[in-house]
Amino acid sequence: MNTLKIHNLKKTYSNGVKAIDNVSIEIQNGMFGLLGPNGAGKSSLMKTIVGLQKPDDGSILFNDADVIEDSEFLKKQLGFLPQYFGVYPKVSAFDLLSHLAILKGVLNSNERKNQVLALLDKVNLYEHRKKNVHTFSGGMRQRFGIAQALLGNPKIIIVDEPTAGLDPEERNRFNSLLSEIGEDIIIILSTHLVEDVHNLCSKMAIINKGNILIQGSPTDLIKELNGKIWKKQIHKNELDDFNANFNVISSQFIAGKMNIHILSDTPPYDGFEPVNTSLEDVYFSTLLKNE
Ligand SMILES: Nc1ncnc2c1ncn2[C@@H]1O[C@H](COP(=O)(O)OP(=O)(O)OP(=O)(O)O)[C@@H](O)[C@H]1O
Repeated sequence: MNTLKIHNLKKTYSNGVKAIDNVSIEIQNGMFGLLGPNGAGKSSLMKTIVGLQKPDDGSILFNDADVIEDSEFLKKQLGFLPQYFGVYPKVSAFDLLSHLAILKGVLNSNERKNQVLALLDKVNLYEHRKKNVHTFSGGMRQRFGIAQALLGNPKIIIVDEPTAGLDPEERNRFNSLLSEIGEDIIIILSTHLVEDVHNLCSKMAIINKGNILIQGSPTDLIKELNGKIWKKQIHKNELDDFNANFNVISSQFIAGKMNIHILSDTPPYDGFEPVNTSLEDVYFSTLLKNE
C-alpha cells in the first residue's frame, strides 16, 4: 500500500495570493479526486507535490520519506500529466516517448523499446506510433500524456485537469483509460468536473481558496447530505427572491424552466420536493457553506 501524507502545507505566492492554506490530506492506493473551481489551488497543490515548487511550510511524506527534502525520491516513483503539456515537437510518438523514458531512467534499450511499445498500445496509440505528436488531436495528446506519465512504472500518478477541452467521446475514452490503470497505485485526479470524480474516484476532497473544505468517499459524502436537498421549478424572475430567502445551492435551466436546488435541514414550505442527493449537490452546498 502506498501512502501520501500531506500535513499543514502552505504556499503564498509573491503577489500575496495564499494558494495553499494549511492543507492536510492522506491519500492511499486508488483514485483520489481533488475537486475545486477555477483558481481554487489545485494546480498549486499538484505542482508542490511533484516538487516543481517548494511550499513555505508543512510536510509531504510519500511512503514515509520526506519528499520536500528529497524531491528526487518522489520523482523516480511519480508520473505527472500537467494541465499544459507544453510544446509538442515534430518527432514521432515512439521517439518522443523513448526520449522521455531515458530521462525517467529506463536506460536499457531493449527494456525501453518494450515499455514504450506496450504503453503506446495501452493508450491506443500503437498504430499512430510513427506519426509526429504535433499532428495529434487533443484526445490523442492527452492519451500520449498518460503514456509518458506511466513510464518507469510509477507508484503515484498525478493528472491535472486532464479532460479540459476534450469532446465527450474523447473524455470517455480518457476516463476509461485512467480507471484501467489500476488500484495498486495512487492516482490523483485534479478537476473541476464533478461528474468525472463521481464516475472514477473512490476518495475525494473539495478545495477552494487554498483550503480543503471536505474529504471522504463520494458515497459517504452523498449519504451525509441525504434528506437535506430540495428542488423546485420557478420562473427565472423569481430567482433573486429565492436567493434571498433560501440557501440556493444551484440553479439550472432544464427544457426552458428554471430548476433550483436548496439546502435545508427541515422541509421547506412552498411546494419544494425532496431530491435524490447527487455529488453535484455535495459540491455546491460545500462551496456555499464555506463562502
Ligand atoms: N505563479 C503564480 N504567481 C502568483 N499567483 C499564482 C501563481 N499561480 C497561481 N496563482 C494564483 O493562485 C491561486 C490558485 O491558482 P491555481 O492555478 O493553483 O488554481 P486551480 O485550482 O488549479 O485553478 P484552475 O482550475 O483555473 O487551473 C489563483 O488565485 C491563482 O491566480
